[in-house]
Amino acid sequence: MSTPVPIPKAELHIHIEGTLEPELAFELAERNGVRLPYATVDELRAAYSFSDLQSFLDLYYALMAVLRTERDFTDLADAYLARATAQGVRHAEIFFDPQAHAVRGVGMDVVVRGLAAALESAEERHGMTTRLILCFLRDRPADEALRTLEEARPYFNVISGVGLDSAEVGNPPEKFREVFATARDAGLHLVAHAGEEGPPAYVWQALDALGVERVDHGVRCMEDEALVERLRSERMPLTVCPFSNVRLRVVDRLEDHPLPRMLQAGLMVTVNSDDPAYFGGYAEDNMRGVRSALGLGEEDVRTLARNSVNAAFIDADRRAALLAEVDAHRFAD
Ligand code: HPA
Ligand SMILES: [Zn+2]
Repeated sequence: MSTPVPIPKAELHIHIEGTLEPELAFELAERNGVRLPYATVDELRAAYSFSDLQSFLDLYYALMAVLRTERDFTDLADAYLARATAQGVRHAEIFFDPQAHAVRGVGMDVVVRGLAAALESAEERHGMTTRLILCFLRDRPADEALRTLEEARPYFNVISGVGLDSAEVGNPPEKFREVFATARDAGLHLVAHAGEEGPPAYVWQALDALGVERVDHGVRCMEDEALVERLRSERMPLTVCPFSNVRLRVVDRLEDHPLPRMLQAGLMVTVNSDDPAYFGGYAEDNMRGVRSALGLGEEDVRTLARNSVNAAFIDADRRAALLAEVDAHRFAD
């Protein structure tokens, strides 16, 4: 039996550090002389059982200890590009967390140059276009985020936007109002995680205090009718990550995911992998997962793929070319 061809799509919610597969983590640990507190790949994989966002973040930040040199970041991004290509990703907007590397003395230059070295040939090697989005850690102070933004300024030619991630509850978007205003003045795109574990009020704030162009996750918007109406009427993209929501216990089971209700409500939802090395699958795995668990039809899947292209930070020609690819896709029987 041959594997069906994945639907062409854009991936808009992917943390590059969350693509660090255990095998690569061990390889980099060896190369850099870093000791991991796990003896084997299987032992490490067995630790991927999370009770909430924080329990995941603890492991996610700890494993980053293996990422030290430009080459490490290039290898990490190359591995993602190859996997994403095999999953039908034709355009990827990739988050990175510079503050999580700065704590180990790994500076902005190493991270951005390393990632950019992989991304600059992605189109030639994979036919994939890419963007980089710098995420601020919301559980760190706002003035640190502002300093991080200034450190990134020399790289604004390769950074398309800023985002907001890490521990959500207790760290409302409002805290980063000034940072986002500065990023907007610099011509950067704005996105933020909101309504993953945090309440609908955080989604309102992401819209009104930060002026985001997309909301990452946003699934808890379904608890607030007026918010759903606002998101629907503005056609605000929501980058939903189904496997992530199950693994971080935002929903109990994939079968309980609100995605069908979100589509039904007319929301502009997209399907993404978030941290695929930790959550059990890449973009097409998530797409197939929701399709079978939630009984989505082929045209729902095509709508999700079209939404991803329409929500991407790309020019009109690239958008038209990708929409044509999505429309030409034929589902296997
Ligand atoms: O899903 C997430 N939420 C918040 N922060 C994150 N950092 C990586 N993944 C996530
Ligand atoms: Zn995320």
